[in-house]
Amino acid sequence: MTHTDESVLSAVGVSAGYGSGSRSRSVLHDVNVAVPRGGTMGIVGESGSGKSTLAQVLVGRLTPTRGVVRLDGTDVRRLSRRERFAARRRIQLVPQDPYSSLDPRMSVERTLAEAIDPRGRLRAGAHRERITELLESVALDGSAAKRLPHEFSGGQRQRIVIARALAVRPEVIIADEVTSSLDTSVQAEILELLLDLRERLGLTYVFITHDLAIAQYMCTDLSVLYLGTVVEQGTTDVLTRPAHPYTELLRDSRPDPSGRSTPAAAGGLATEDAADPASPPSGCVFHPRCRYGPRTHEDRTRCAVEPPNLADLLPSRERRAACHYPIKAVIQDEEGP
Ligand SMILES: Nc1ncnc2c1ncn2[C@@H]1O[C@H](COP(=O)(O)OP(=O)(O)OP(=O)(O)O)[C@@H](O)[C@H]1O
Repeated sequence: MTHTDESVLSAVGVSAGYGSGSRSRSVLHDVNVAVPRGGTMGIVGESGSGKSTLAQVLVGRLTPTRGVVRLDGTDVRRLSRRERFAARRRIQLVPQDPYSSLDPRMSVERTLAEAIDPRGRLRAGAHRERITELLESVALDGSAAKRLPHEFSGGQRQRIVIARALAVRPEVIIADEVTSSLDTSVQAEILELLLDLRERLGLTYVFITHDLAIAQYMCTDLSVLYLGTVVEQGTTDVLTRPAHPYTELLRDSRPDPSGRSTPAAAGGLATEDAADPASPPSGCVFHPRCRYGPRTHEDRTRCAVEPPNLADLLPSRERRAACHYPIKAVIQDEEGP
């Protein structure tokens, strides 16, 4: 996962934010994420940690203030305008809200025709076959083509949004909280559809979610984001055996079966506890909420002063954590008795 030459898409040392001059807000700080071809890179973290901002950077809608986005190893800034246009089509975003992302006045047929042929070069009706194929690929029947978005349920609308993303035959789909506005049973259907499409079309996904159970089910790899900083990265094993105290906190704060969030051992997971990514704490961004650093280690000031690098923890298993004192169990397991 960390080898950029195997990655279809990567962010290398990316910082990004909003606004300009004195009003600028820096949200992402030196983010490194490499999306493995054919895999699913999950981006998890609390609300406001910068997940959607990272999606905007990866899809090319937000320009990093530092660092680069690479597509097949090439810095996208080095592409010509024409190449950049082609590159954009290779990466498609499926946003969270299927209600607001479809034009209410446009039939499904027109929505898909515009995606297939944005410059309207081909005659009307030329895309009929492709539209039927796209609707079939998301398990909607051909009669959907003439209808307007309001005639569909939330799950069906999300299928239309997915079909629109597929219209340009992308290689990478960035799915940003795609099921969070849907009922649980409909969520499961959409997740199955995405998994099926990944297999059938050989897609690569970036899958953004705050739901760890969904992340574990969907993803091959994970990056844990906290206040705009990647604090841990690896396979989905990250969630079962966290090395970073924040990942552990996330794991321990999973909702119970009734859907309520259980209070975490340290600090809770209430979003109001979290600081602003635009003004993160000094040193390790997580140190004010960390259950280990201040209590366990003599050298308490280190966590408050020195920012930890996202360093390889287990080279053979490609686990990285940005922590001066990563949870030892992970390292000991790897080293054996
Ligand atoms: N268009 C914008 N202009 C200014 N600030 C923004 C904009 N979009 C997001 N932000 C800010 O950037 C920070 C990160 O937001 P972002 O939406 O990327 O986080 P997130 O992890 O996706 O959160 P959520 O799960 O709630 O969507 C927040 O402080 C947010 O207020």
